[in-house]
Amino acid sequence: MKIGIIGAGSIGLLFAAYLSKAFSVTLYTKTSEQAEIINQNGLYLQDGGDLQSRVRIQALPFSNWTGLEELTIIAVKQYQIHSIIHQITSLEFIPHNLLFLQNGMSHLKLLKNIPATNIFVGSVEHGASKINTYTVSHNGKGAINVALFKGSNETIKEFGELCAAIDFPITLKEDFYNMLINKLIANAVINPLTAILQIKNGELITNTFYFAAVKKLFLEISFILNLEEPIKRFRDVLRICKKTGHNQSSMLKDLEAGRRTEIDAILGFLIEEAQEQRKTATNIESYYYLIKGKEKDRRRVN
Ligand SMILES: NC(=O)C1=CN([C@@H]2O[C@H](COP(=O)(O)OP(=O)(O)OC[C@H]3O[C@@H](n4cnc5c(N)ncnc54)[C@H](OP(=O)(O)O)[C@@H]3O)[C@@H](O)[C@H]2O)C=CC1
Ligand SMILES: CC(C)(CO)C(=O)C(=O)O
Repeated sequence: MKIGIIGAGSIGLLFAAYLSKAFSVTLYTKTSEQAEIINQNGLYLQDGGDLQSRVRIQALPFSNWTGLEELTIIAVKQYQIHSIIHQITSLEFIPHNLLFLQNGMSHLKLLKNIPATNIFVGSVEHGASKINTYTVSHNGKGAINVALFKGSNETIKEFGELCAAIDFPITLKEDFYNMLINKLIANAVINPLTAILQIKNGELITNTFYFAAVKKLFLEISFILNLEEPIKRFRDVLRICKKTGHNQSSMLKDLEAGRRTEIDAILGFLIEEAQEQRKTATNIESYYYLIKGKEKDRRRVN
């Protein structure tokens, strides 16, 4: 099976490194220079410790993507999807299978009008960091869940079976909304708190005072989303936090690199939900503004 991956950041490099064990992978980078560097050096995967492996994959600039692979995985940030959609709508052929891996929920409305036979969404619970253009560190193993958004499931089932064989398990979920909400809750708790406190994910649990803030924020999210089984959902958040304990959240990494964060897709989504239900969201709004403020600060410095 031919797989295309768009975006050579942390998740794109991680997926490319693992999937190349079973598939013919083409990684689509933002620039030709990035593609050239990856083609020259190969792709290095660090396991978070001392082990490092190297694979060879094909890299091409995104402008060369024609949508002909059986499955294309979109691994750009939520706010970078527009440029991908623009390219999809100008392709000569309708792509067969597209899998979107973004955190947050606000990209769902964008996916409705994309011309593609089948569209899937995924939630990634692994922790990964791009070290340089051709090296990625796998900082925490977790689940990858995928669900159908539009069309039919056959290709993704076949893909999932092949992924199981290379120890990169993908779980097919029935209900995309539920799946993404679960991940949104984890990101809404973990990402802003770790980014503001500048700590790794695991410290949210080990420090009792940070943990008190985790509980307060979760309770507010639970109230806004009218969560059923809140204790089970809270345990899911703690599980992800522990599994990625040594990871810096993507929001912390974004702030440190002076990049835009995905706060609008995460807490922004919850603020809109609260407004629609005329509920107050004091913690969520405060953390939203703090991250926006930090974004403004860091981007000025960089
Ligand atoms: N990192 C992690 O541990 C986790 C991340 N996620 C989610 O996965 C998604 C991807 O995150 P992550 O990999 O960390 O983000 P990164 O910013 O590391 O990677 C995104 C990459 O896509 C590139 N890109 C942007 N636009 C285009 C384009 N038009 N064509 C080709 N490439 C493009 C970016 O280039 P440039 O930087 O030059 O703009 C960047 O290299 C996010 O939604 C994130 O929330 C989920 C779980 C864990
Ligand atoms: C799973 C987790 C919390 C890993 O850090 C993540 O999704 C992120 O950082 O965005």
